[in-house]
Amino acid sequence: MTDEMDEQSVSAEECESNSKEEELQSEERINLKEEQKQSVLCRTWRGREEVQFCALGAELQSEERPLDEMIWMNARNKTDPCQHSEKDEESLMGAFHWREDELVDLVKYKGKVRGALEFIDCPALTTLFQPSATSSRPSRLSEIAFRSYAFCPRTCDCNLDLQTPSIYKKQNHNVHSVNVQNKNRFDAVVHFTGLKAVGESVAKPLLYYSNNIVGTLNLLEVMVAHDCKKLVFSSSATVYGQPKEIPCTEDSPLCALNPYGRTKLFIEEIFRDAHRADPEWKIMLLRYFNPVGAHPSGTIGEDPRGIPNNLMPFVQQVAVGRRPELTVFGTDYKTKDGTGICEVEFIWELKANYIEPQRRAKAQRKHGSFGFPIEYYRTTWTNEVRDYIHVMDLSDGHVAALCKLFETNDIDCGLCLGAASVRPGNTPDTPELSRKWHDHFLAFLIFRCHFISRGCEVYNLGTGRGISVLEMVAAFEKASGKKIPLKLADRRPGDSEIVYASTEKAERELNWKAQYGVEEMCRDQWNWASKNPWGYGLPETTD
Ligand SMILES: O=c1ccn([C@@H]2O[C@H](COP(=O)(O)OP(=O)(O)O[C@H]3O[C@H](CO)[C@H](O)[C@H](O)[C@H]3O)[C@@H](O)[C@H]2O)c(=O)[nH]1
Repeated sequence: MTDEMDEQSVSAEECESNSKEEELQSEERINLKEEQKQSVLCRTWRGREEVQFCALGAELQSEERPLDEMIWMNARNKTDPCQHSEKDEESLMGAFHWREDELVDLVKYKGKVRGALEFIDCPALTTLFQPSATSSRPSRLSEIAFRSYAFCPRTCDCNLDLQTPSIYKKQNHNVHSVNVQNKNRFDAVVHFTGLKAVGESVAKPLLYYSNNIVGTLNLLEVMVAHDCKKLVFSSSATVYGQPKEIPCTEDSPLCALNPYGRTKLFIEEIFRDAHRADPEWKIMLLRYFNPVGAHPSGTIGEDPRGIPNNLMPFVQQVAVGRRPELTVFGTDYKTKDGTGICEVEFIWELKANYIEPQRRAKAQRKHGSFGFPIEYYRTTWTNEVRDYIHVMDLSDGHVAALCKLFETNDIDCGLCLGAASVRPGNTPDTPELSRKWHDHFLAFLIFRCHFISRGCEVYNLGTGRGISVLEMVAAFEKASGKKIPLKLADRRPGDSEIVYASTEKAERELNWKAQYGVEEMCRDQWNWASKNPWGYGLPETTD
């Protein structure tokens, strides 16, 4: 009787467990359907296959920033991650959390945003996630001030800390504790991160080597562990050092003049070696020239901490009255009163008198309005020359590089399948394929392999036009209607004299070309500055 009862109860239990199992299975089926549905939603990214990016931001200068905050996954202006509900988390599919409800649909692009998004990476991300093909057109996202979104670690299932030295490490917070769930695996990483102040790098080289290089190695380690081998990296024109010939082509000799530049140079070499050892790596090294401007909405722009190192943030702070004057480095001429302080008109006057007008006109006819050969600058009165590029053009450059990365991948995949299915012996199920076909595919394979073996590519992202500091200041004065008082000074240690890009390779291979000129750069810079004179901060919290 007991046995019988036991039997009955067992079978009841069995029944229950069977029905539970069925329930679970059907739940799984539903989940699977949901997943499938979601994956259909996620199918397109600018007409491409489902892609997940991990964007690591941002380029920083370390000044007045506690070291433990400098972990690259740090979220600036982060608000309390617990403020949103579990339900929100689900609906975000563990991707990233934007405070504004209307932005959640962006998640269907399955973008993974990590870290402190800043000047370059933030516009780049708006470009990446913008459904429209024209990045410069303001979208709903562009209306949202950078400070208004929150990065929420709880919605993310990977917690990367790329800082290695144990003194900087928090407990349970190192590269070996990285947990990236497969269901949310990344297809590519856009690596914007790093410390970037030239002067600071001269003073604190070890910090720069540790942060930029060791951090990158850690990132590569994590990527390998999760079988993600596609990367877009923010390199810099600084790797050209003091170029002997301009414009700089991607094949120009490399020679960085300061520790910051050397970190970029070494990282490039590390990537090249990684690719040589494992051709599965597909890497785009983007050598930025001088990014300026702001998002055209005026809501996202550059807001350095402390005294700006770069030209245009300094100029904009002078324009809004936060700094009394701009120090122009790399000048050795005298001012009227001998104080070294003058105004742009005066400099233009001097310049106009100095430069023989006919010669200028001839050079302009020959080389375009801004692109002069290096000799021209050397033999005429001028100051340091750079290739300033609008940050939105730079963003487009990243999109172009990502597109290229995935194009290359498509070819790679198609290739392996094609080759495997025709190789005799490997494919007994396809004996009907003739020898001729085999040869054909093999030839195809060799050709394509040759093509894809160039999996670590470098591209200049510049405009191809050299502009002097004073020309830039004059353009900003015109755009803003503000006077920028100047103080003339000697060259900064580590500064190059003249650097501008050859953009032929990017135009040819990435199908990318900068669209904006100096006027638009200054217009957008001023739009951002006038709307946000204190950047993302407040007068009392900003110095
Ligand atoms: O207060 C300032 C700041 C800058 N400059 C001058 O303005 C030009 C541009 O200087 P930035 O500091 O804005 O830019 P750099 O060319 O020194 O460096 C920038 O461009 C490099 C590539 O050329 C790297 O990408 C680097 O990361 C990035 O900061 C230089 O001639 C510099 O001497 C001034 O005259 N006064």
